[in-house]
Amino acid sequence: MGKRIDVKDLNVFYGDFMAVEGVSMTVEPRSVTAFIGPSGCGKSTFLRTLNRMHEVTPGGRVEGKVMLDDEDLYAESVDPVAVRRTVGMVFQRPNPFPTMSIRDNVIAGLKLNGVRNKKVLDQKVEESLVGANLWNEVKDRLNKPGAGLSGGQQQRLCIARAIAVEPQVLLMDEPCSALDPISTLAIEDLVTKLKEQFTIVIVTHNMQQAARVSDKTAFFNLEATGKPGNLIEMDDTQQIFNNPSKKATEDYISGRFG
Ligand SMILES: Nc1ncnc2c1ncn2[C@@H]1O[C@H](COP(=O)(O)OP(=O)(O)OP(=O)(O)O)[C@@H](O)[C@H]1O
Repeated sequence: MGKRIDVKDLNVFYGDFMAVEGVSMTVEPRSVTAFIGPSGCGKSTFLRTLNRMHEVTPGGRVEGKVMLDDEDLYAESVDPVAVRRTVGMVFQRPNPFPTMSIRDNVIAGLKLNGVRNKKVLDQKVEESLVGANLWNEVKDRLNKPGAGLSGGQQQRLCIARAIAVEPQVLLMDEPCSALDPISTLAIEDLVTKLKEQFTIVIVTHNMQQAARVSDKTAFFNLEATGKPGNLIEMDDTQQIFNNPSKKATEDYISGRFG
């Protein structure tokens, strides 16, 4: 599991507005890549092009190529719904289905795909919750509502829900921004564990987090408001934080702007 992502010359638009310009990058299978950069440089917009969520926004479109191993995600024959199953997503705010039990939250995607066998579903519930480091905390209350969990637990429930459908890639858009420091560390530990199986891309405003969890870091920037965001550089995380090759990267990570 865990596929390679290859992006070539990607431009991303909202109607006539080009939000991101000319991004090319490779994300290695079973690695963690962090996207960093000042607000509005297009990190989230670009992230959402990697599972065709961007086009859900009216006027949202792309030019260029996104390859998942050998598959062109934007080829005419490709079903965007299938892409979103292969490339899962975890959002900023934990968003469990509020009226559903913990168990039903985890298997919501599987049920949608027509899986009905109770034994298979039970097994998947346990496996996914173990995978999301939540099993021990919830195994005695699987039939209670997901909304009754703490914020950090809810986010891990959303991760369990995302991995239950066996994606290849997990996109995480600031998954810790609504969490306390302890829950944040729990998610970071989990990310490190999940990369054994999945290719992970994480948008974060937290430099320490990028430094702690990612193998590679991509720094995005924009020249001025109204201009498109660009990928300035992408390298080993150690390199980006200790010896970046571009001055803009150094200025950003040392807190001189953004
Ligand atoms: N739905 C939308 N319609 C039109 N423009 C949008 C939309 N969403 C975002 N934008 C614009 O696209 C650009 C990139 O926004 P995006 O949210 O991707 O940046 P970001 O780097 O993720 O920012 P932040 O760190 O603040 O979340 C911004 O100029 C933003 O105003």
